[in-house]
Amino acid sequence: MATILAARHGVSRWRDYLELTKPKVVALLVLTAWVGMMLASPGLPDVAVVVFATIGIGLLSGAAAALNHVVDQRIDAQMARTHSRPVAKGRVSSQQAVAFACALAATGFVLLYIGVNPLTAWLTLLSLFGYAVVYTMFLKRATPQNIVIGGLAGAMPPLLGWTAVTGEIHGYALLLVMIIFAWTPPHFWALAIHRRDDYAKVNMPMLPVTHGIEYTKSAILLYTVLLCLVCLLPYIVGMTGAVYLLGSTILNFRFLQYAWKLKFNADSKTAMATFKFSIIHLMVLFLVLLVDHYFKVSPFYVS
Ligand code: HEM
Ligand SMILES: CC(C)=CCC/C(C)=C/CC/C(C)=C/COP(=O)(O)OP(=O)(O)O
Repeated sequence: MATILAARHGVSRWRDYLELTKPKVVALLVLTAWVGMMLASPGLPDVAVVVFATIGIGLLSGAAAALNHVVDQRIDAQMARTHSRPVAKGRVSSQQAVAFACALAATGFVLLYIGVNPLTAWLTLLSLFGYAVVYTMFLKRATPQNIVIGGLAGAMPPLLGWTAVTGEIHGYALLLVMIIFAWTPPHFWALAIHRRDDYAKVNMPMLPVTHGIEYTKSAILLYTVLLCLVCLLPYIVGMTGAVYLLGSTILNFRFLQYAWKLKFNADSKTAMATFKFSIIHLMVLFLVLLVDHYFKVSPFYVS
């Protein structure tokens, strides 16, 4: 009996540590880094670099997420969406979570530094700092523009993927960063509208709390228009081809439809539906970038 209980306890602890890393968010971050790696090379990049970069970027992102759980434990404990998180509930102590984050970060940094290159290692560490310290400790509590500025950390992975393969910062990679940068405000504000009361309760200056729901809906619509324009840039500069133009246009049109409905014809489910669609949008957009890239280098492509 004691052995069964101990085994169950082990499984639940393992799950708690996994939850600390925000695995679904990290999965999408790593996908965008992967696309950066693939687009940076005409053929397939070196497999060892891809493996080390994937693990390293994943570990440092997971470490950043775990630190966010420690810093935010008090507000997490008071919000309906986050009250049962491992640190907020006390299932994992702050010390354990910080030790876990440090172990992940150190392993990730060494893997990137030795197995990939120092530039990627330092840029990824800078992203961790941007999210766990600049965004979580300061911006989040200071200004409703928190996610506009803090979003830069989460937008970095395609650049990290690019530098992993080439060792250089390239303008094309910065265009991919700009796409995620413009995508983040509609992504987060849609959720923040749905969870407005939660954020108000813990005094977080999120846009729907400080400026109201209508203002936030207008901001979402405007940022979605900006996102559509930014998404055209890779095609305009010749980085991508027709497959990307078609795919991104369909996705952006759909995103605009959600943002328009949210502003002018919303029901109680529209904000959450917009948030969920934002995740599908970014995931499919980056897969389309990949398909476009391999189509362009395939023998079927006629320029
Ligand atoms: C500062 C920038 C960002 C903010 C403030 C933000 C905020 C959030 C919040 C509050 C959630 C809900 C989490 C939950 O319910 O536990 C969420 C979910 C999510 N975010 Fe973001 N996000 C940001 C950037 C990103 C980026 C850059 C990506 C990926 C490239 C991303 C991907 C996701 C995914 C996949 C989910 C769903 C997670 C799940 O279902 O468990 N986010 N985001
Ligand atoms: C190394 C690297 C690329 C770092 C980026 C790390 C990272 C995990 C970015 C994701 C952004 C995110 C989930 C923000 C939500 O934080 P929140 O505190 O506003 O949301 P919460 O209330 O759900 O915790």
